[in-house]
Amino acid sequence: MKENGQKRAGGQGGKRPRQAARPQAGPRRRQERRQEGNVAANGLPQCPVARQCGACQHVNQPYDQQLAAKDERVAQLFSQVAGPEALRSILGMRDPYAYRNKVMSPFAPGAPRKAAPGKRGGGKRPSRPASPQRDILCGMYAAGTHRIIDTGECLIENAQAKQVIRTVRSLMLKFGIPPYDEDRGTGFMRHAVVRVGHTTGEVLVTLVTNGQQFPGAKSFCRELVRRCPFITTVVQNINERQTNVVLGQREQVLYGPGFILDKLCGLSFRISSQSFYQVNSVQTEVLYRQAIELAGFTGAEHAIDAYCGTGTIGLVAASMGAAQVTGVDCVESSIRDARQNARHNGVDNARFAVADAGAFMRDMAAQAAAAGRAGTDEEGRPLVLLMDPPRAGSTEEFLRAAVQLAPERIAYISCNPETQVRDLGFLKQFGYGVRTVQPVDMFPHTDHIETIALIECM
Ligand SMILES: C[S@@+](CC[C@H](N)C(=O)[O-])C[C@H]1O[C@@H](n2cnc3c(N)ncnc32)[C@H](O)[C@@H]1O
Repeated sequence: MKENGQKRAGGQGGKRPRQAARPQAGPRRRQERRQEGNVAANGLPQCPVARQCGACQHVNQPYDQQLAAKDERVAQLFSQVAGPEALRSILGMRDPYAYRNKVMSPFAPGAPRKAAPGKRGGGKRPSRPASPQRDILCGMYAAGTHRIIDTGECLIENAQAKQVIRTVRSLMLKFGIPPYDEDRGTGFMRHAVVRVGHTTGEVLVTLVTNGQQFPGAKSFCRELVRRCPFITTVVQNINERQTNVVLGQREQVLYGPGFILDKLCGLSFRISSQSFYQVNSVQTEVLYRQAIELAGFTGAEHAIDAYCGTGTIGLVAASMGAAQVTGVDCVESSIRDARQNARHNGVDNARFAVADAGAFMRDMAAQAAAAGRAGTDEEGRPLVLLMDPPRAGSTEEFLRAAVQLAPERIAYISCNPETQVRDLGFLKQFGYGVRTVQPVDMFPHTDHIETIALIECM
């Protein structure tokens, strides 16, 4: 049994005891939720805005039922490419609440504000900026819309991060900073994005603004940190485009070092505002350990970490038995972070490249073919492919090159089992069969399923 209860009694692949995966929030947390008034008669925390928000489709359903439904869905989807003996039961969380380490909120003009009594005309000039005429909305977009609903009591978001969002809103009112109006392209504060280092407690706040000039930025930050002393760094990100993309390209650090650190599987990772970092840290550790275990490193292999982001899986593999790691991702800042992460952790057997993963694999395959080798690198080390593509899955170019490179094993991590099954079907035509499918619940209360498939040449 794992520390946080993800692995169930009875081992992998066995029938899951119904009770084992129930949320086991401690008595103090249950008490807090009761005080928040969010607990139903059956003892389950209830989300007051579940219907309007739509992000957590199953939040008011018992967690063990959610897990059972995900197992069924995986069995259905993978029946096309894997036998039932390959399927393991999903690894759930012991406490499936407040798991999101990244919390984001847009700001928008709300209803007109009533003037406070005694503050109407004629008095002394205010010593600070006039309060905005309208209220400020923050929270989450209702599913499929740009209507903001107040998700102050969200059950899956980190509570400190939520507190920061609300503090930014109240400071905007205090400092007279207008929220962005997306219809008109006017106003200043567009979003706040808060990231929390799960193990370090470090907190990065990114304030996304419509313009660079941030009058009173120093006082704003000072007051923000005074009210939320756990904040370790604040960054201003400038986004002047009329777009749904949250972050712009330019940034300046307003407070602290401009990044936070977090620990995963014994290594330390640097997270900046633009880096991809999994949002559920507890389950990321479970996911990575499972993927590395399935990949079966013995100390001799060369791991290709395709779609590597900031190099997290590859660096963990390097510290857990891979002799050499080559990571590739198309985002330059992610690769910068990956190299920095390797240095910072003293890992010297990993190198990283900025490239399209398909093109990179095609070049690798061409070099291997020219040298007349398959399944090994230039030093004769067996190849193992770790791949973790975005929701759209991989590409035919990538998969064809993977087949040509002929790795011993492929550990394919996916946040979208539908595209994963499509890709596995493609690999099957070339003799690669699915040995094991391990689902991990990275997003409790939602429809999302994360799966690791171990694929081998049969
Ligand atoms: C699901 S994330 C996985 C990141 C990383 N493995 C992790 O666990 O943090 C997918 C990654 O694929 C990268 N990506 C998307 N399309 C790509 C492409 N065509 N070539 C290379 N990388 C790509 C994204 O930048 C992102 O970092």
